[in-house]
Amino acid sequence: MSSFEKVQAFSAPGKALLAGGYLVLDPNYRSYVVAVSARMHAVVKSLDLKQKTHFELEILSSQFNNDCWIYTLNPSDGYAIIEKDGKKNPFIEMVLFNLFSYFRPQQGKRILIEIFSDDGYHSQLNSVLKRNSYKKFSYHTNSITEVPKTGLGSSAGLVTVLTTALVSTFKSNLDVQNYESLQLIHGLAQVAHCQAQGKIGSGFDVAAATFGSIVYRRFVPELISELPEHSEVNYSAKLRTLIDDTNWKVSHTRVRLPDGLRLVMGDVNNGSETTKLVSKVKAWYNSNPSRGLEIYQNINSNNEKWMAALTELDLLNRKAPNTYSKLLEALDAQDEVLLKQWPELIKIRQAVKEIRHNFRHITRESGADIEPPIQTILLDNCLKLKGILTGVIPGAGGYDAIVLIATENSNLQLQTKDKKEFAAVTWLDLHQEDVGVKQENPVHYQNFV
Ligand SMILES: Nc1ncnc2c1ncn2[C@@H]1O[C@H](COP(=O)(O)OP(=O)(O)O)[C@@H](O)[C@H]1O
Ligand SMILES: C[C@@](O)(CCOP(=O)(O)OP(=O)(O)O)CC(=O)O
Repeated sequence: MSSFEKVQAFSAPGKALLAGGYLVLDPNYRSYVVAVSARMHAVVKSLDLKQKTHFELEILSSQFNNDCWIYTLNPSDGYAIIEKDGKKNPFIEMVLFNLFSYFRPQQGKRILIEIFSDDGYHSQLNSVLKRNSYKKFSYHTNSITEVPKTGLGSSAGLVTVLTTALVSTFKSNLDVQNYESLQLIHGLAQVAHCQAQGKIGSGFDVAAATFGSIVYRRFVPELISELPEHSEVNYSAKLRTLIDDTNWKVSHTRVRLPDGLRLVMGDVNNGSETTKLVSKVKAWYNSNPSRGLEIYQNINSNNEKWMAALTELDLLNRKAPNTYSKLLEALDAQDEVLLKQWPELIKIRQAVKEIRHNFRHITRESGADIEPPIQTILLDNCLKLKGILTGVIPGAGGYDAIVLIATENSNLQLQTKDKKEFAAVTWLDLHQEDVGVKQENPVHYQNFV
C-alpha cells in the first residue's frame, strides 16, 4: 500500500453533438448528444495530514511534456489557488476553486491526481505510445496547449473527471451510479467549465461527460452568470445554494443508438473556431429574427423527427428483432428499392437532409461555415456507401470531423480505400459509449512502458 490512504480512479467520455447544434444554446430546444469511447481518466490518491488544515495538491498530466500543476490551499485565505511556479491551467484552477468553495474542508490532505486522456482527443503526431496490460496512452513532448485537438471536448472531460476525483476525496463512499452524486458532479463541473472558458455555452459537453449519451435541454445561463465574483464573501454560500437548493430545469434523458448501428467519425485533419461560428450565427439571427426563427423552427422540427425515428428503430429492434435485422440488411445493401420499404429509414434520412439544407442556408446568409461546400460533397459521397444511414458535421459544424451513423457490418476502410473522394478522411478508432462518469480500477493505470 502506498503512503496514500485512499486510491481511486474515474473516467468521463468525450462527445459528438449529432442534432441540435446552435439551437441547444436556447433552452426551448433539445439536442441529441452521443458520448464517445475516447475518455478522460483521473487516478486520485489522498492522505490525511494529521493536525493540519492546509491542502497539498498535485495535478499531473504526464502524457503532455510531463506537465504538472502544484498548489497549496489554506482555509485561512479562502483556499486561494496559486500554482507553485505560476503555471496556468484555467480548467484545473476553476475546478479546485469551486470544489473547495463548495466543500470548505478543514481536515488537511495531500492529494495527488494523475490525468490521462485517450488518443481520440488529440492529434497523435510526434507522440510515443506507452501501454500496460490494461490500457495504452500517447505521450507527447509538447505541453497540452501545443497539441492539436479533435473537438471531442477534452476540457469538458477533464473538468468532469477532475471534479469527480476531488468529490471522492471529500465525500466518502462516492457512488458514481447514484443519481444525486451525478447531479452534484454535474453542477460543480458546469460552473467550473463555464468560468474557465470565460463563456456560458449550452453545457451539452459537460452533461454528456457526466451522464453519457443523452437528449439534452440546457439550463438558463443566468444560473451561473449571476453567481457573485469569486472575491465576494458570499460566493461559497451562493454556490452551495445553486448546487444543493436550485432546480436547474436542465434535462438529460439517457439514450442509446439502436443495436446494429454505430457511430463512425471521419477526421479531415482540420478544425473550426466554435466561438467565432457561434457569434456569426447569433449576429445573423439577431439581424433578422423572423427569418432566424423560421429556419430554427424548421431545423428543430427535423431534429425532433430524427430523435423520434431513432427511438422508433430501437423499439422495432426490441419488438421485432427479425424484422429489424432485415432493415439493417437493406442498409448494408444500400439498395434504393429495398430501402423504400423502410419508412423509419426514410424518415431519418429526410429529416437530416432538411437539417443540412437549413444549415447551408445559414452558412450562406451568416458567413459561418457550418456546412462548407467541401464538407457537403464529402457527406453526400459518404451517404452512397454501403451501410450508411446518415451523416452530419456534429456540433458547430465547419471543418471538424464528420459523423456517420453506420451498420456494424459496414466496412468504411475497405469501401473508401484508394478512392480520391475520400483521400482527405481518416476514419477514427472511436465508437459510441453510452455511459458517462465511470469508476475505474486504479491498478489499470500503473507502469506504462
Ligand atoms: N489531459 C489534459 N491535461 C491537462 N489539461 C487538459 C487536458 N486536456 C485538456 N486540458 C485543458 O483543456 C484545454 C483545452 O480546452 P478547449 O480548448 O476548450 O478544447 P476542447 O474543445 O477539446 O475542450 C487545454 O488547453 C487544457 O487547459
Ligand atoms: C454551437 C454549439 O451549440 C455546439 C458546439 O459544439 P462543438 O462540438 O462544435 O463544440 P466544441 O467542443 O467547441 O468543438 C455551442 C454550445 O452548445 O455550447
